[in-house]
Amino acid sequence: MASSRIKIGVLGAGGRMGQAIIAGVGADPQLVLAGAIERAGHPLVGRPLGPPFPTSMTICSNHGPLANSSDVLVDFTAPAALEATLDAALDGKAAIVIGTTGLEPRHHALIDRAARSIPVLQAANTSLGVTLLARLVADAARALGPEWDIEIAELHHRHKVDSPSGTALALGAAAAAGRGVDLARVSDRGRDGITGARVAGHIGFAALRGGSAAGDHSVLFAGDGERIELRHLAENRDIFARGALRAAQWLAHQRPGRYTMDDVLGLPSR
Ligand SMILES: NC(=O)C1=CN([C@@H]2O[C@H](COP(=O)(O)OP(=O)(O)OC[C@H]3O[C@@H](n4cnc5c(N)ncnc54)[C@H](OP(=O)(O)O)[C@@H]3O)[C@@H](O)[C@H]2O)C=CC1
Ligand SMILES: O=C(O)C1=N[C@H](C(=O)O)C[C@H](O)C1
Repeated sequence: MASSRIKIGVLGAGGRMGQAIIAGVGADPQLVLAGAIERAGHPLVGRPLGPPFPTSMTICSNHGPLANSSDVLVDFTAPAALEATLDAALDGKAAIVIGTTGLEPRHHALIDRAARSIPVLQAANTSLGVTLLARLVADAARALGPEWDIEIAELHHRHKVDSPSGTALALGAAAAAGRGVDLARVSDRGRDGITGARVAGHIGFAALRGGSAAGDHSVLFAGDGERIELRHLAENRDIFARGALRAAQWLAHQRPGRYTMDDVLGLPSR
């Protein structure tokens, strides 16, 4: 029934993920596109969204009307855009899925504040596979103990602007939680030069950039004489869009609060 379709508002309409989300909404009969925006002055503002949307549906640049007409906003943009987006979501009483990475503690504080009034789901990776991988990583880190060195490597396309990826950091946080330590105290990022021997208990990160890779992540547990590697390879962006839209459908029915992909999938808390 048309009235029960969930209205999705897309931010970053011209971006790689924005495009994947718009295509996902167009293909899902349970969803309807409330609108899609880009920042003011962007060359796509005023352009039609294209099939399957009516030609009258164009890319806009105002958060307010988008939030007012959406049940759920879906944000894959940049950290600098987050505060204005959250303000609009709060004013319009719209739920919001945040997939943007590169977030800093002040962004998480803004998310926590917004989640007191609206449903908010923030996930550095909305794929089913990475959601499950994080649990496997936490379990492995817990079972193996600190004698096993943990190194996280990721590969992304040449356009990615943040490093290490949000997913790598989330996997690091899962490993640290499994070990019962704080990632901020044990993280080694960007080794270069005479760094000295590896510090026991640290979690290392390495970021590769090149080509069109949608996003590969590998968590290495290196022990004496043996290694375990847990990996996730993204073949395309549809996996992220599918997960984000599944999250949006779920979030539309939730009370205000801050949620994760584990909540969407009904997985017990870690
Ligand atoms: N959670 C997940 O599963 C995934 C998360 N991501 C994350 O999503 C984000 C977007 O990725 P991707 O689509 O590849 O990136 P793109 O660069 O292709 O798209 C980003 C979009 O956001 C817009 N934007 C950038 N800065 C601002 C700003 N300050 N205000 C308003 N709009 C802005 C861009 O507009 P303009 O062209 O004008 O810059 C563009 O439309 C990244 O943080 C990425 O890491 C990506 C894939 C999966
Ligand atoms: O920028 C990307 O492309 C991706 N970003 C996310 C991240 O930083 O982890 C998720 C995915 O790996 C693709």
